[in-house]
Amino acid sequence: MNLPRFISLDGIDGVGKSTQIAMLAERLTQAGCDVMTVRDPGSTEIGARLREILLDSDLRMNRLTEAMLFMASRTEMIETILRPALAAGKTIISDRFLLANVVYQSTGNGRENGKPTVAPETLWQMGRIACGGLSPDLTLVLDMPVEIAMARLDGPADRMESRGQEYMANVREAFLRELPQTGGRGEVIDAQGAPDEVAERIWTAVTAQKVSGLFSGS
Ligand SMILES: Nc1ncnc2c1ncn2[C@@H]1O[C@H](COP(=O)(O)OP(=O)(O)O)[C@@H](O)[C@H]1O
Ligand SMILES: Cc1cn([C@H]2C[C@H](O)[C@@H](COP(=O)(O)OP(=O)(O)O)O2)c(=O)[nH]c1=O
Repeated sequence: MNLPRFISLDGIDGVGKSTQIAMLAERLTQAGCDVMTVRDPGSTEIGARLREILLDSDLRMNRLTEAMLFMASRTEMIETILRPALAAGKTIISDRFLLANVVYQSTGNGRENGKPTVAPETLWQMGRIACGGLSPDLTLVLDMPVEIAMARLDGPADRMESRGQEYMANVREAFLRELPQTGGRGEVIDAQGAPDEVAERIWTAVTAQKVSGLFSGS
């Protein structure tokens, strides 16, 4: 089976990414893959510190500054963890990647006083530099209505979550709109239902073989 080597799961907060990543990691391991899971932002010492700053709901931050700090965290993860792991033959599952950066930092929350957010095209361009051209082979966007996902969140809201339901609804739309730009294969997964049902949909997407030409498979 020709399985993707670099998979990213993304989607709005509370949609079930962490739950599904654990299940997918187990299934890929059973299929014989040497799996490594990472989370963006995070997974490195610098990434963990940047994550604290980025998610601190007491901090106000310019949206471009925010975008660049998320990019920096990802660069550190790519150069110190992902490239060596891929070279060593590992299969990577990342909890979010560049797509989240494009989506969250280009979306307004109605409190910008008319100031523009960062354009998606600018963020994709910044991302190409920050990621040195590395993109997931497969990006899965877990999708469900915002009210259901947000009702699942517990604990104090972080800086993104505290932007509210309307912001998250715009983020959801932006995920669907920007997914085709990731550079690899992209699939939207219905994230409603029991964890096992969602995991089955994800496995179908992971094991789907890419059609390489117009007449292949016929
Ligand atoms: N399919 C599901 N149905 C109901 N609850 C779920 C499901 N998947 C995850 N959850 C619960 O919803 C919450 C958010 O899930 P999580 O995997 O942490 O999402 P994310 O990583 O996208 O924020 C957790 O409490 C988790 O146990
Ligand atoms: C990767 C990334 C995440 N984010 C946001 C999405 C989330 O709201 C938050 C952290 O993501 P996440 O790890 O999903 O948080 P949690 O611990 O709640 O599961 O950062 C961005 O705004 N830009 C980015 O580039």
